[in-house]
Amino acid sequence: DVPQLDDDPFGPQLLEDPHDFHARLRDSGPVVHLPKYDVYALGRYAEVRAALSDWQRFISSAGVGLTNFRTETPWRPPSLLLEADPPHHDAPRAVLTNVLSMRALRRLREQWFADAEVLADEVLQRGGEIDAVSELAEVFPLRVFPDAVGLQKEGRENLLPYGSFAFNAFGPRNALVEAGEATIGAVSAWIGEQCARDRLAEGGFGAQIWAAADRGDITHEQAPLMVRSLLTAGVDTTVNGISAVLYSLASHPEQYELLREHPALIRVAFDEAVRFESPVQTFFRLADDDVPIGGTVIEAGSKILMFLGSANRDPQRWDDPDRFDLRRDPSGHVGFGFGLHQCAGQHVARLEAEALLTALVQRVRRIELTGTPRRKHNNTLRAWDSLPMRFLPA
Ligand code: HEM
Ligand SMILES: O=C(O)c1ccc(C2CC2)cc1
Repeated sequence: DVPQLDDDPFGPQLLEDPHDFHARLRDSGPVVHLPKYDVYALGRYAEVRAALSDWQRFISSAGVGLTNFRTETPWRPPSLLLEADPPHHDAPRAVLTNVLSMRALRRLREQWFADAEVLADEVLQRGGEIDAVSELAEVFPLRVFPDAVGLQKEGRENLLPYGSFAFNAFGPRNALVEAGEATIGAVSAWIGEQCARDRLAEGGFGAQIWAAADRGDITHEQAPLMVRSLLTAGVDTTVNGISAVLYSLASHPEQYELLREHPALIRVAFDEAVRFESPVQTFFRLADDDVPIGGTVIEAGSKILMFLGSANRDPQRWDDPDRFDLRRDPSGHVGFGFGLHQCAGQHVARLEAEALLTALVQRVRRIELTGTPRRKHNNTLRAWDSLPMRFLPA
């Protein structure tokens, strides 16, 4: 009685353009079986919100990728946040919420805004014709975030490959995962070394996590894994969030003009881009019991695949969902998740985007695509490999 679709959501066709599949998924029903991976797919906003909210029955501690930690070995020790359920999830979450809070980030605001202005000036001094991925979206997060964590300078080139592999590893062991397996050992070793207390600079997010262990808010064994969470989730996501908002603005010039006239819309612009592009496309849960959802019952032990990108364009929830529109209120989008595991770093992401967009709208009259953008396939991330763009000075 549950409809099925034979598509491979992690295959090259759908990673290149998932929108047609998302529409068929939403139209097929609230719950759809994907025999390719024997998982139950949720494409509609209502069911994705319901699954994200019901952490007791849709659990994360068996992994939020295809791998079921109850029967298979994870590629790395599980995250203490993303791949944990209450009560184990509680203390690490409380600590990260505090370290990454809007109040905690106020001390970084001035520096990040200044760094963004320097970068925007550099782009214009180069004549404004750039690849916005390699020369902007990948540059700004790597200029501000590793320093905010307190990382040493050497070896930071490991951060993006590590994140890409981790996001691929939430999917099936396909060609994307295999392509990273040869080098992930050394990259992983570097990441692990940076989580040690003596590697982390005073005052950074990393040192603050270790200080929380000194206070007894978490244990000293948990501290390095929590720093690892920042290194895994904190770079590739913002790189692709910034790519998403730059692509959205360049392909909708009237929206960029609106932004220049109303800079107060800058923070809305980023959340609308996160809704529109959904840099993080999917996550899994495990049904911890027979779970009633969407008029059917998913049997205990099944993996459920939530299509955040599809929910963020569900016409049942959004007017004209395929339109990038700064006049809409994007709040309620599930691009940062929802509920218990909602993104602990969303304020970091928003501050990075706000800093960069503020610098750009002050200096750049118009941004436009100058060539065909090229996607970078990843099992979880919606990413751009190249965005050839022109930034015309104001
Ligand atoms: C545009 C940028 C970002 C996007 C789209 C994004 C998306 C998400 C999503 C969808 C989740 C929910 C996962 C789930 O429900 O299983 C999440 C959780 C999380 N994110 Fe983000 N994220 C972003 C940036 C960041 C940054 C910059 C950091 C760290 C500084 C971060 C750290 C985390 C952590 C630690 C969790 C796990 C929270 C928990 O399980 O309690 N994220 N993020
Ligand atoms: O705790 C972690 O390692 C972790 C890894 C990836 C994410 C994605 C959702 C942004 C979040 C947390």
